[in-house]
Amino acid sequence: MMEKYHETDADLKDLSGKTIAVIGYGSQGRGQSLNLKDSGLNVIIGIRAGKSRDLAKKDGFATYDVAEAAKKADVIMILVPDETQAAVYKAEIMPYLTENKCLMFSHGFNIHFGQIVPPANVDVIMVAPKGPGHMVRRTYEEGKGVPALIAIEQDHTGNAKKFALAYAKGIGATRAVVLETTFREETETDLFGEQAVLCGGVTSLIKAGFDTLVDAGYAPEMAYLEVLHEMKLIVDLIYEGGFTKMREAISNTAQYGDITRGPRVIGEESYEAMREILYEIQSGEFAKEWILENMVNRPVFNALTRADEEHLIEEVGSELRAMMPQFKKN
Ligand SMILES: NC(=O)C1=CN([C@@H]2O[C@H](COP(=O)(O)OP(=O)(O)OC[C@H]3O[C@@H](n4cnc5c(N)ncnc54)[C@H](OP(=O)(O)O)[C@@H]3O)[C@@H](O)[C@H]2O)C=CC1
Ligand SMILES: CC[C@](O)(C(C)=O)C(=O)O
Repeated sequence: MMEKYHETDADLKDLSGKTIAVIGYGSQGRGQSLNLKDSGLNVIIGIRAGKSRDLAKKDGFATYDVAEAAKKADVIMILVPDETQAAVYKAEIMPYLTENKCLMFSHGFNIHFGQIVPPANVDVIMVAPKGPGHMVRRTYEEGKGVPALIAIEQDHTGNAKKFALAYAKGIGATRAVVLETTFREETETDLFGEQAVLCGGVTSLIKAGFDTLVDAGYAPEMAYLEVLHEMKLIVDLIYEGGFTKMREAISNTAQYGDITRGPRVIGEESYEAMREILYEIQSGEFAKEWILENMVNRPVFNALTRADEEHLIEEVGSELRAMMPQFKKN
């Protein structure tokens, strides 16, 4: 069984008196920084000039160029996008990564696939929230937390685990649960989840359902409400209480269709596709493809993103959401 940690296993004092530089102020950077600050820790932001820096300033943080922040800090959490981390690290962090500093990540991609190779005389740690940055912030404000993974790649000071747990507590994760894993396990499972199930799997399932109904002559609005809008309501029930709670809430007719027809949609062919996707991750093939894609300005990323933005489901969805008060922006 995995090691699991909760509030009483972590002590914020292990990071008090230390300067934590959060590098990047996007989804995770903003969520984590605000939580750490509200937990009483000393946070500065390393960020290039632009929208993110303006927002960090507006949120009350001291902001610096990345190199200056890295120089000032005892703990450096890298939260720029995975594909830019290696360049930012080499030019602006590595020169200031002196003995006993602590280098942190929220995803293991660059360490596991060898794009960043830190010196041996620093700690290298991961604290990876299992949820988007705005939820890291929102749940913290509600007095709860998003679960997180911790992993220790290098423990030069002998205190790496205490730092990881204190950081996890600072962002609110110990209010939920913190699991200890490795950089490899986090990287491979995270990539698999987002490709095959959470992001790639779900959007492909929704598109397939929508296209099937529309191609058969049903109104796109009907198809949208059926396969996308209701998706969240069903997933919320599964999230709260597993398949059992969801099945208690739906009709017997729906449950019979679920258990007899669902497995026909995700049959042996889909399991085979999932095994292939996992192998591409484990073998480094996906990492290589993504690194090279970025070197040539993302032609595939841009073309496929544009095609999905132009899909009918997006047009119908924005029209219907605009009519529903729960989607109105404040
Ligand atoms: N998104 C998520 O919820 C999750 C992300 N993670 C991990 O967290 C890390 C950060 O991802 P995410 O929060 O999505 O990133 P975002 O894309 O949301 O934010 C990136 C931030 O980095 C800044 N930035 C980009 N390039 C540079 C640069 N060259 N120098 C300085 N700052 C730069 C951006 O600023 P600007 O506005 O100037 O572009 C922005 O503030 C990744 O390792 C990711 O895998 C882990 C779990 C979930
Ligand atoms: C599911 C996507 C994710 O892995 C996440 C929010 O945890 C990501 O990297 O953004």
